Amino acid sequence: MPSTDAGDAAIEATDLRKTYGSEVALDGVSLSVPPGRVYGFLGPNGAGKTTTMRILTGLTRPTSGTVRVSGIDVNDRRNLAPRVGYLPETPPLYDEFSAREQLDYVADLRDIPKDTARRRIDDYLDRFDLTEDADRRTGTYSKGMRQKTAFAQTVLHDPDVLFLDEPTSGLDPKAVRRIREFIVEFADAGRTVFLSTHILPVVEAVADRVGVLFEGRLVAEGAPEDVKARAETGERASLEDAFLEITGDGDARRTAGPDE
Ligand SMILES: Nc1ncnc2c1ncn2[C@@H]1O[C@H](COP(=O)(O)OP(=O)(O)OP(=O)(O)O)[C@@H](O)[C@H]1O
Repeated sequence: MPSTDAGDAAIEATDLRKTYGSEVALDGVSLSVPPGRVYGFLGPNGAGKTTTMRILTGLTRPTSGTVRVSGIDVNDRRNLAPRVGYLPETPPLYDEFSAREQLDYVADLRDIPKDTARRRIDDYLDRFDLTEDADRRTGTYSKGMRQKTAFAQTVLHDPDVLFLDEPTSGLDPKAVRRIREFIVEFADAGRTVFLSTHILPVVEAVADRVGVLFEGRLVAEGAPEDVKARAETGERASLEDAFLEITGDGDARRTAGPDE
C-alpha cells in the first residue's frame, strides 16, 4: 500500500492553537514524529509544553488544529488509549495502595491478561529497585519511589507512543540511568517517545530530534547537533547554550562572570 510521510508518522500535529480566554497558550504548533524516534520537547516555564502534551494525548481539546497518534485521531479515545502512555508532571497514585496494588489496579483497568501483568509488574519493580517496598503504601514513599511507580504504570500496557513530562523528576542518578536506558530500548524497538524535560543532558543523551517551544510557538526544531549549532558560542555549544540563545536568555548567560 502506498504511504505518505504524514500517514507513517507516530505523532502528527497540525496547526494547534489553544486559547484560555484572551491568553494564547499555543499559537500554531505543527510537528511530526516518525516511529522509532525520541523527540525532546523543550521550552521555558509557561511556554505551553504541558498544554501541548495534553492535546497530543487527547486530554485537552485544542481551540483549532488536529492530532493523529499512531494514525488515530486523538478524539477517538477508545482506540487511542491502548496505544498511548502518558506520564504527567504530577502522576496520579492512590496513597493507600502499595506499588503492587497500584500496578495490579492499572493492569486490570487496561485489561492486561493476569499472567502477562504479573510478569511485567515483577520486572518493573525489579528494574526500578522497588521490589522490597512493593507491599508498602505509596503514601509512605519518597518522591523518587512514587515517580518510579508512576513510570511503571505508564508503560505497563506496552504502548506504541510514550509521552513523558519530566520523567526523571526527583530520581537519583541510578534511576535516571534506568529511565534513559528504557527510553533508548523503547525507541530501538520501533516505538516513539515524546519527552518534555528541563533536564537538558537527558535530552542530549537520548533525543533524535529536538523542538523548542517559546510563547506558544515552535521556534527551533531539528537534530540536537543542528539546534546546538544555533548557539553563538560556536562548536562547543551545549544544548543549554542553544536553549538560552533561542529563548532569549543568552545575554544573561554571557554577562554572568566572576565579577557578579
Ligand atoms: N487551564 C488553564 N487555564 C488558563 N490558562 C492556562 C491553563 N493551562 C495553561 N494555561 C496557560 O497557558 C500557558 C502555557 O502553560 P503550560 O502549563 O502549557 O506551560 P509549560 O510549558 O508546561 O510550563 P512549565 O514548564 O512551567 O510546566 C501559561 O501561560 C498558562 O498560564
